[in-house]
Amino acid sequence: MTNILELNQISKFYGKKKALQDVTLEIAPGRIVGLLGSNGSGKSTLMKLVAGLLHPTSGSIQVAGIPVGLETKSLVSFMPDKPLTESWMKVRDAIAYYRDFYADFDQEKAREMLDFMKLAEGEKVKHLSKGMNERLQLTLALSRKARLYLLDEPIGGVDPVARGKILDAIVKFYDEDSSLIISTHLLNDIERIFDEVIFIREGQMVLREEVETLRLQNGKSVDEMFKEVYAE
Ligand SMILES: Nc1ncnc2c1ncn2[C@@H]1O[C@H](COP(=O)(O)OP(=O)(O)OP(=O)(O)O)[C@@H](O)[C@H]1O
Repeated sequence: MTNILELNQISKFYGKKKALQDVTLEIAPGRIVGLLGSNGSGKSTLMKLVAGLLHPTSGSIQVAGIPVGLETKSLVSFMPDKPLTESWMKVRDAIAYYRDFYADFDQEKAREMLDFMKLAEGEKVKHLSKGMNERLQLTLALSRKARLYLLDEPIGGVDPVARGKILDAIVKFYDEDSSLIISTHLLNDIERIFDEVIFIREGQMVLREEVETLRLQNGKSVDEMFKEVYAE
């Protein structure tokens, strides 16, 4: 089966500043992948490259066998770490905006997710708390019928109870023919949903492993492994 994502020797420099160096990896369909790393390690850069919002300095990226470009934009749904919605919008306007913009947007699924997330359509986006806003952004991103979902820090602003709710929503609403990459450095709740994890440090991939293997072979949780790899 074609991989959902392939990165070949990807490097990205911003001017002289190195953000990623020689990253090679492939992701099969039906996987939930944790992209883990401390602040500034290159997680957002990697996502933006895959989403086609940035160009690599060297190397190549393919989504479902197609080089990243116009054609792959309809295969990739990206939830950036900063909201894409406008502050004048109500939740229902944000849904309409996505429906008009993306032919693959599933409004029924969005409604079901809003309900699950306890988000009212009449709420103004600018009045939403950070955590409620994350629920909205996640609803927008997961309601597209994409092959690859990229969620950049989807649980950064929420309390532990809400975090559980958001993680349940991710697992409930994600389609198993696709794959999902979630970047985070907050591990304690989220590792239960990962099939595999990728650790990046200073722009390089330092570990990639199945979560089951980490647990069975190393007898460690992802959180413990993270603390080891990133100990200063
Ligand atoms: N537009 C830019 N111009 C210059 N340097 C940048 C730019 N964007 C990111 N960087 C640098 O590239 C490196 C990787 O940044 P990136 O945002 O990808 O990291 P991150 O792992 O997503 O961090 P965080 O967890 O803090 O969001 C950092 O050193 C950052 O300062």
